[in-house]
Amino acid sequence: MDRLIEAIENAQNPSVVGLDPTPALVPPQVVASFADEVRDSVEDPAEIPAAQLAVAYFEFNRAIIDAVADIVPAVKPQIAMYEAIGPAGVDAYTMTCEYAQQQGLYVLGDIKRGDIGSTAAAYAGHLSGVTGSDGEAQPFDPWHEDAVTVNPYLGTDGITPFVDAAAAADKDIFVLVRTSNPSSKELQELDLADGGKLYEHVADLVEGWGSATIGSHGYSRVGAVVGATHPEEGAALRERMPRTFFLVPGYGAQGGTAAGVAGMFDKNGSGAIVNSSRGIIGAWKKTGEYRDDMSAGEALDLVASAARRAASDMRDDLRVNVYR
Ligand SMILES: O=C(O)c1cc(=O)[nH]c(=O)n1[C@@H]1O[C@H](COP(=O)(O)O)[C@@H](O)[C@H]1O
Repeated sequence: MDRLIEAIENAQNPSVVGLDPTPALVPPQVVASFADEVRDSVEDPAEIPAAQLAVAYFEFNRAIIDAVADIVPAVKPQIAMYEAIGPAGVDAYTMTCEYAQQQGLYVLGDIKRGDIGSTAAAYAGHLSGVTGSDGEAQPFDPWHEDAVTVNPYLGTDGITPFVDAAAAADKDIFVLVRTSNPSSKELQELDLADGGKLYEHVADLVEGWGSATIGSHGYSRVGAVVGATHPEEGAALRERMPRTFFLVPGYGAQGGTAAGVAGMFDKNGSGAIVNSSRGIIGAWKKTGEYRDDMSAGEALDLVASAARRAASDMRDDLRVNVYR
């Protein structure tokens, strides 16, 4: 986690931009502008719409990355949005991760994987690719992610392969603990026989899973996902998990606020990074400046300038509330 913590300190900004493109979030003229390029390169005409959207997603992301790379320390591409359009989308995801790393950004791959140990070891290829059998594996990095999110529902033997891969590749993982969605309480708030809640039990497991990987800033490679929509629980988890860094999604579009997440930071103003996806990549839609007759270039410029404004507003909002 040291690389992320140092990137946050350099930017003086504990926020991460979520790159979660959807067809509704990309200006239509930007998608349309790639029609000729794609038509010439795709054999099966049925694949043209997805291929065109995939190219548009990458150019949309590139414009946003270029506009915020000097403001934010990290980006969080959500693989679901890319998988939704098939293999071309996954290529756009990987190209986005690689481009963001080339711009010096920490890439948090939001893939939320979880499985039995043998399969988890394959999924951990997201952190360090696996080629050949034991001993012959040549490290390679096909996904260009610095961290991935994982689902702990299968318990320790489903997580250990991710921790091992993260340690081997100087990367990190973030484990779902108290998620931002409304239905999370159906499971996470269940009362346990010992008087605690299920998410607190998961929190204790996460703190333990990271205990052998504490870095120079006092946090382990095993982070936790704690929703901005749960301010009180988040503040209590901050105390309960002194060696666990938090990824805090739910700011902005889901109603989370800077004041609400302040308690998720430690006394030095570290310990967490706050995500906003739609609030930043969709900011252009709220400017009132978009016009259907804009060129693709003008529309992308608006996407970029609005994202930059939203990212700097979020940085200032967090600085006022967190860096007390
Ligand atoms: O793992 C995550 O990042 C995550 C966990 C969680 O509890 N809630 C949550 O919203 N997320 C992700 O954070 C992003 C939130 O997007 P916005 O609501 O648009 O800011 C999405 O990519 C979600 O998948």
